[in-house]
Amino acid sequence: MDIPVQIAVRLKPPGIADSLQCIFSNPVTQIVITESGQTFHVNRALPVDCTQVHLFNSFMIPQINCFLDGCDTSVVVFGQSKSGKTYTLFGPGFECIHSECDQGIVPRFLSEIFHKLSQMPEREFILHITWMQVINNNIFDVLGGGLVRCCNIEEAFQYLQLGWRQRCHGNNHTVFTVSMEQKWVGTNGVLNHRMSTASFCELAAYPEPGLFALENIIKELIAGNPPKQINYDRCILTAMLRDSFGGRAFTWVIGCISTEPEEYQDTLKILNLCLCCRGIKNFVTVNLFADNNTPVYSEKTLPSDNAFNLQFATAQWIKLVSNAEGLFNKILQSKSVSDADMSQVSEWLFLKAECDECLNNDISVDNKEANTKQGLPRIAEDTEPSEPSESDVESDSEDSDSETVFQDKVEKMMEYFREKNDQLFADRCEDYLNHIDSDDITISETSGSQSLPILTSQSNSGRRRTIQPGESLSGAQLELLRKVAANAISPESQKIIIESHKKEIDPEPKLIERELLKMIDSPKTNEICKKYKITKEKYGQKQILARKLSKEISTSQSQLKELINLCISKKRLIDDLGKSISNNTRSKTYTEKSESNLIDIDAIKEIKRHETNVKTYKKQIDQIKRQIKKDEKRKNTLDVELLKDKLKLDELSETSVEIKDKKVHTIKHFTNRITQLDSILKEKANDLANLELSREKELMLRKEIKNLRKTRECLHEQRCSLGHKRKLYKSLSDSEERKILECEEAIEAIDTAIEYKNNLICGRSPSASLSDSQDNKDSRNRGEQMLMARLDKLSHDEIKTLLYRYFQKVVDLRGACAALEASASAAVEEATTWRARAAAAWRHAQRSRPTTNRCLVGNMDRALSLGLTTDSETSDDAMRLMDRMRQFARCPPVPVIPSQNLRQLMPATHLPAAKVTKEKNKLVIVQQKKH
Ligand SMILES: Nc1ncnc2c1ncn2[C@@H]1O[C@H](COP(=O)(O)OP(=O)(O)OP(=O)(O)O)[C@@H](O)[C@H]1O
Repeated sequence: MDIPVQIAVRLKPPGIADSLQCIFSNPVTQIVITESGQTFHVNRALPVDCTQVHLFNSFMIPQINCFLDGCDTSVVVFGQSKSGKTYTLFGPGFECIHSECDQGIVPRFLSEIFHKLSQMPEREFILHITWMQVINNNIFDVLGGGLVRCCNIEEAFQYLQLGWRQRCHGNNHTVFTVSMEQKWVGTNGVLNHRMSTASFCELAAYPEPGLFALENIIKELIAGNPPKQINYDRCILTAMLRDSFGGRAFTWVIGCISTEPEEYQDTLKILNLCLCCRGIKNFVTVNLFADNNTPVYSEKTLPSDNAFNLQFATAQWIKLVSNAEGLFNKILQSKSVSDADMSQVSEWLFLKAECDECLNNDISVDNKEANTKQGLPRIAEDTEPSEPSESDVESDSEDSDSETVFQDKVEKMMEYFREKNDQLFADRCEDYLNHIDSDDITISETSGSQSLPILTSQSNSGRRRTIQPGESLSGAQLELLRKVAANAISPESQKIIIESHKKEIDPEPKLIERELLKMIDSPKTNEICKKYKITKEKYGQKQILARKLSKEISTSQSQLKELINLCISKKRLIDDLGKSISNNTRSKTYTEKSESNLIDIDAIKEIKRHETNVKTYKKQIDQIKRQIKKDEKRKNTLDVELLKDKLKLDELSETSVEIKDKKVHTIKHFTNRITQLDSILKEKANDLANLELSREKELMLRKEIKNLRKTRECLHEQRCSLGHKRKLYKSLSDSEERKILECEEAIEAIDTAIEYKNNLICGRSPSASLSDSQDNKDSRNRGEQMLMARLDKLSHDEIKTLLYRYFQKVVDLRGACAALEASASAAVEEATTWRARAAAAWRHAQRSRPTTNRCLVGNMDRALSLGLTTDSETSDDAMRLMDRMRQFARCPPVPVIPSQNLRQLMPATHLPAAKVTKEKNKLVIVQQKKH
């Protein structure tokens, strides 16, 4: 199946956070974008913060499945120095300090493979790893043991740790391979036997011959050259990557790139190289062994009726296939179909040839003796040099002289190797033959259930996708290995091996057993038994020896493999050297020719002049480019500065607005404060003015009080003189009596006025009792409320007049009261005299009529009260007394004016004269005109 090489790009996170990036990736659209706007479409555009897990999961899972199915896979990492190539493949390291999350593709791949295999117990597998580094076109084995077998993940990690410590640092290529042979019987009873190789390659960061060679191969592949015509053996790296580019592997190329603007040009180069790989198509296929698909057991035996049908169908099928083959051959010759169809047709023909070959081999094997049935003949790949390529032929003819020296050296080394190898084999075989006379060692070969069939025979035919049992290397290494292996084992050693095999298969134990059986029948049974025991012991010992020997053989085989590896590398080195020498000679001949063909010196001069011009132009272009780069950088920095300035400006404008707002706010605050203070000032001024005014008022009030006191004193003097007069003369005239009352009332009014004014001076409310408070208002009855309302409406003069009238009225009332009091006291006196008289009359009556009026004794008081008397004179007096009493009782009490009402009256300095008279129950106040 044609599968194009897949491309992934991973950006290394910038060293400093938020630093400038010259390249970006979009994982959604799978596009990588450069700072200049150039876009690159890839299969995976991994983000800058891509984790190791994400990287692995994004494309390695299909690779793992492919690998388990028996296909080759490959991961090739390109990138600048320190761009994360090693980190991507292996991680930061395998020490305890590193987290599992940071593990790269290789350790994850191994873990996943072992995990999956643990879930497939039916599969037998052998897994090997290799870790090679290519330094200056030389192979350095990092693990030191070539192919290293790993049975579990623990072992694999131990080798990873070892390799991590032993690897070389510097500008070199690293190739890590995992090869696995698997064998399992499917549910249909068919054997599956597969071989797959996963290679992980980290390419050198800086340009070097290997990298150039790889670039050239990539270019050739893109140009459409078929892989068969491309010389992969031009250097070790390209030979190792034969399957990755234009080969059989399912390949992912990862471009590890830096985002630093300083490395922009290198980044572009890497990106372009990765994109070139996108055009390469690999032919991915399952690597099968010859015994693959052979039925191990049949699920159900076919019914005998179908046997004929099956035979017929097979015959028909063979006819059809051969017809198709003829047709396809014609099509191939005519070249009338597209390239893709052509490759499909050739693929079909190839498979057909493979099937024919298998069938022929099977038939020939069936015809042969059992001792030759050690395994299927080894099948070589069609790229083997049995059919040397054009390039090889050319090179052979061209550089025969220079190569002979190296060829001789190689021959010598090969000879030396052969000798050593033969000696080793001869020694081993001698040992073996000495110890084992004719024992069967087939048991030891099949005893290990884990071990798979071992490489035993040479290749003799060309076939590409089928591998022989025991083959554990893949690609170019395998081919070279086979090539050398074919020459490495000398005919002598092969003879020895065949002879030893013949002996191994010789059924010696069966003869002994037959002899023993014969002996059992004879009478010498004891002897026979002894002999049998001894023979059996011998047999056991020999078996042990045989096992030992087989082990030794396998170790010597691995040694042989190593030696072959060594030979391969040496041969390659020699080839390379030869090629380089031939190139040199070729270039030399070219210059000679050119010299001989010199046409015109002027033309050459002209060309040289043009060349120098071109060089200067190039220099100028470079200078301009550099200038442009510098300008761009400057522009970028200026842009950044501009942006910063803009941000600053924005900030400043924001702050200025804030400051303005603050200022407006403070101004408002101050104006408020000022107005507040102004109002306070005004209040204070008012207060001051009021204070001055109040002082004036106070002075006035004090004066008034002073005057009032004077008036009061006068009045008091008047009252006192009149009182004195009354004492002297026992009575006064009516006017004088009234004068006394007026004085008293005026004094009382003046006292109230003085108290009122004093309260005003002291700042107290003039009088709580006088104020028209709410309580007072509430307590007043409706009549009073109406009166107060009317009083409020009166003018000052009217009030004055009214007050004066009331004053006169009060004086009148007091006068009337005084008169009443006097008459009352007179009446009381009169009553006491009457009582005395009544008592005297009672005593007199008692004395004259003591018996007749006894019934009245107990009721004296009642008789008195009723005015009843026995004496005519006293009874008259009693009657008069009773009348007087009734009169008093009928008289209404004298109205009492509350003093507080009187206090309300304002003192009148110039009181108008008024006359108060009493008419029945009414007081009549008449104002008199002033004189
Ligand atoms: N994606 C990444 N995330 C975190 N660290 C990384 C990443 N890529 C690289 N590094 C770190 O950067 C450093 C350099 O990486 P690394 O050694 O893998 O680069 P390299 O390309 O292999 O370098 P060289 O070409 O010199 O071998 C290492 O310390 C590695 O841990």
